Amino acid sequence: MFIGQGRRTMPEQSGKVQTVLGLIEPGQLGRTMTHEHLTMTFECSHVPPAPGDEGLAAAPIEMKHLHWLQQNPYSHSENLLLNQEIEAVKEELLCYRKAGGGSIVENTTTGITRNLPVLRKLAKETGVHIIAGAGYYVDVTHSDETRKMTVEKLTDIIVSEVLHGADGTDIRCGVIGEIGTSWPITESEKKVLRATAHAQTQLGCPVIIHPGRNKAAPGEAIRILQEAGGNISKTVMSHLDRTLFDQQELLEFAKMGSYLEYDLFGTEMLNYPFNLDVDMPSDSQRVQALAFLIREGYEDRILIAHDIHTKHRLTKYGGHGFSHILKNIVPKMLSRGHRSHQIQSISSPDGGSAPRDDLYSPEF
Ligand SMILES: CCC(=O)NCCS(=O)(=O)O
Repeated sequence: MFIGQGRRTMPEQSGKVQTVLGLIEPGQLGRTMTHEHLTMTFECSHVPPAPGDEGLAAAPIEMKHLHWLQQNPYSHSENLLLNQEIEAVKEELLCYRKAGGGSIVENTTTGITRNLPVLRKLAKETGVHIIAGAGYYVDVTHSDETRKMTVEKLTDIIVSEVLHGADGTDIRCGVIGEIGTSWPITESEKKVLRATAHAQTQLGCPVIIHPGRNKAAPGEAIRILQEAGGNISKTVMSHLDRTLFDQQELLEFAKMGSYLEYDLFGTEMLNYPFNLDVDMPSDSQRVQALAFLIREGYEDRILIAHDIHTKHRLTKYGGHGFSHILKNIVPKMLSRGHRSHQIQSISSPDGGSAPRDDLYSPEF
């Protein structure tokens, strides 16, 4: 989360974390979820309900429908409107703090209804440090205006979102991402990736990538960033838990040097609606994947989060909420032989200098 020493950063930003309320020291972060959403819309990923399920897809969210909703979260239009749940999210953030959480990286970018004033209000009212994301989500959400922009124009906008504020506000983003890519990566997304790399060079800040839903997608996105001069050691590849399953392919990707993010903790569904060839892993399988990467020496390159982006994952709707990792996954990791120093070393995307004790404190 650190802003590095870039050509365009101001001296006071260098080495600091830029939250929606201003700059903080890295040591103030506390335990950090590096990939969450607090307010957003996800209509761009609506999946038509299966024949016969149209009634369920249009029904109000009720206890008796929760199992269907958990298995078909993208087929229920209202479920895609997390932006309607500000009060519920505020309650969740207060619980997250009680559970030992300190900070959240809010990955909502242009295209999925970023709302910086709401993020600032939530940070003020809950005491959770919130770091907002700059840049653009996937191609289907790009406006005609965005599509026509040059790489230079896109770069200027991303840089300005970090240096001066975004969406007509003075609220500054602190990371670039999540930058959306589809599979295959579209021309407009390639321009945004190149602009991301150029902006990162100017600012020295971390980048977070949403890969397309194909095993070749993470590597291809990293290659484009690399060719445009991006700093891969300060780049996070998200959603690996639905993208890379083969251990050898995972290791090949890990060698490219990005952070490796397992950020769908709490998602337990049979089918991955966007790619029916995928068997979605359980949380236990995610913990096993982390154990594999730790054995292979990548413990300081792993990040974990829940990527909450729909209503049904909030506790208000019977979901696991933002505290699931702290309350359930960390104890599970310990019970499966992960050492507390390894859990502590699941670090922030800071280029390796974060005080890790502050992320996962010694009592674990
Ligand atoms: C905006 C949230 C997001 O992109 N989450 C990832 C969903 S999925 O692509 O892994 O299905």
